Amino acid sequence: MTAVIDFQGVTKRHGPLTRLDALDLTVNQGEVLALLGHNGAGKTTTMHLILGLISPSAGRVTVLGGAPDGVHAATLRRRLGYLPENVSFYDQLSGREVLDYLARLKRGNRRQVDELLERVGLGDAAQRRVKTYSKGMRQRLGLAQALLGEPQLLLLDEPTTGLDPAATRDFYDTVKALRERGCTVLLSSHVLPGVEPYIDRALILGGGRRLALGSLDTLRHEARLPLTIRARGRLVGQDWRHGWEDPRIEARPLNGHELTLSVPAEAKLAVLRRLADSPGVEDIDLQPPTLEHLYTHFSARHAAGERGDAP
Ligand SMILES: Nc1ncnc2c1ncn2[C@@H]1O[C@H](COP(=O)(O)OP(=O)(O)OP(=O)(O)O)[C@@H](O)[C@H]1O
Repeated sequence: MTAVIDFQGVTKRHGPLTRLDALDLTVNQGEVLALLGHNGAGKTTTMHLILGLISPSAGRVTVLGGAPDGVHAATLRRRLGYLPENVSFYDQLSGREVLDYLARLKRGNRRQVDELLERVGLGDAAQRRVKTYSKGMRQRLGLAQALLGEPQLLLLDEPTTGLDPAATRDFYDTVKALRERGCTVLLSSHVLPGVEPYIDRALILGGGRRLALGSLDTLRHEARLPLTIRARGRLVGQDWRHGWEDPRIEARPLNGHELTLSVPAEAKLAVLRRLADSPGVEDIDLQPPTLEHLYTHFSARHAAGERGDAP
């Protein structure tokens, strides 16, 4: 596998403040990595280091085989696409004029402009001034400019902020198509619902430090969070709160028709057996911890450690 991004012990300090602390990270070609963290966690700092806008105080950053702040920076930047967190454009220009202008600056192919506007769903609005665009349309234009020149690496900072659920889904579908072409994508986000099917791994940052890194399965394994089991049916007549072998199991019956259980992974089969053997149970749903649960878990553990009240 080819490493597109490689961080070896990367630290970025600013006076007394450590914005990023000894980060090790390798991202391979065609991978989609979600960069997650609270405000100030170090997500934008990581992206700025990849773009070569800032240099590390210690450690080594390699992007597409070179140092992004070194002599190859200009060539390298043409192979990167970047959607900043607060993207803004010349409001008096139309979407097409904005993109045409940026294509010239990036020395990209201007014939790409119309195709990109179509790809992000702005074909019909291409002639309208940007000042008449909604937040979602501006974000799409931002994505189109990041895609100028067929970049091999895309950095998308909070790309779905302000987008409605349909626009968010469209956006992620575009990311999926790019990934299928072999493009590597890094997207930072606070907004997690909906992102899971589109990412290969997540990096959770806290206070500039790496709190967790891995696929959803790896993070679930590491966090060992309970899973949720839901049963539906005619559930009256049994004391569901008690009688479980494992004391960690929490059962919450609701109006005689629904039962929600919080179950440690090791007790899953025993719970499923009891439910399946209960005549009133008509349906069972199994929900492993979501990325949002995992994010909350790792961030809370970090916050507790910082306060000194970690278990
Ligand atoms: N130009 C700068 N000068 C000094 N400190 C900075 C600068 N930019 C960011 N920081 C600090 O570095 C730390 C990491 O910030 P960063 O912007 O990377 O976080 P983030 O995870 O992107 O947060 P957000 O979600 O708020 O965008 C924060 O403590 C922030 O205050």
